[in-house]
Amino acid sequence: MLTGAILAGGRSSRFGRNKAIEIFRGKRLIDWGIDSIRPFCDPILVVANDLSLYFDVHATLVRDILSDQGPLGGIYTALLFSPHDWVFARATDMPFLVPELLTTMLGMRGNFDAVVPLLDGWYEPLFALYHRRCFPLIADVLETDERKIISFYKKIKVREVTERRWRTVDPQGLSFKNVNTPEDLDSL
Ligand SMILES: Nc1nc2c(ncn2[C@@H]2O[C@H](COP(=O)(O)OP(=O)(O)OP(=O)(O)O)[C@@H](O)[C@H]2O)c(=O)[nH]1
Repeated sequence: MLTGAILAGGRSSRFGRNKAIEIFRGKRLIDWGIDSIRPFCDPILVVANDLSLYFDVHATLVRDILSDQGPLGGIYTALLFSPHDWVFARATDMPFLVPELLTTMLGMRGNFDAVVPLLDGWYEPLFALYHRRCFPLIADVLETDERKIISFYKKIKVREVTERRWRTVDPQGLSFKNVNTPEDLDSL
């Protein structure tokens, strides 16, 4: 009973071309992301403004209902289309998932509105669980032209997954490895 949302509407300006469809070990980055969450998520939504490049992914394509709002707009769209209360939102440039980490996060939901790991003291908002209660609060934030993903966190109850906690299941932080540049892809 969990919706997966792969946010794939970015500009990939640091990469130079759409990194979601770059091949890594014989498979596109976006497919790595989709396949890694498949055991947990149904449906899996791929959210972007331009979906034409993703026509053949094994997921449900959902167009951003508000364009050019960045990742926060992608989370907003995913929450609107999710048939379940909880959405696991994830950037498209994160190919790996240690399953125990997501299991741990699911177990931490309680009556919180979001479950978000901390990495070097910063939130990792694109590897996080969001309850549909977040939807109207994100709408408020977007109306003010704010694009920072964590800007609505002050209005919700966030369960933080401390580094100490997540390292017990993902010691190398493999799940958070992401690709911004071609060099990042080479060094995965
Ligand atoms: N659906 C959706 N996803 C987005 C949007 N903007 C960014 N994303 C996704 O959010 C994640 C993080 O994006 P960013 O770090 O802002 O930028 P990026 O496009 O990945 O790369 P840069 O342009 O190099 O910063 C990526 O998976 C993007 O594809 C958007 O407007 N809509």
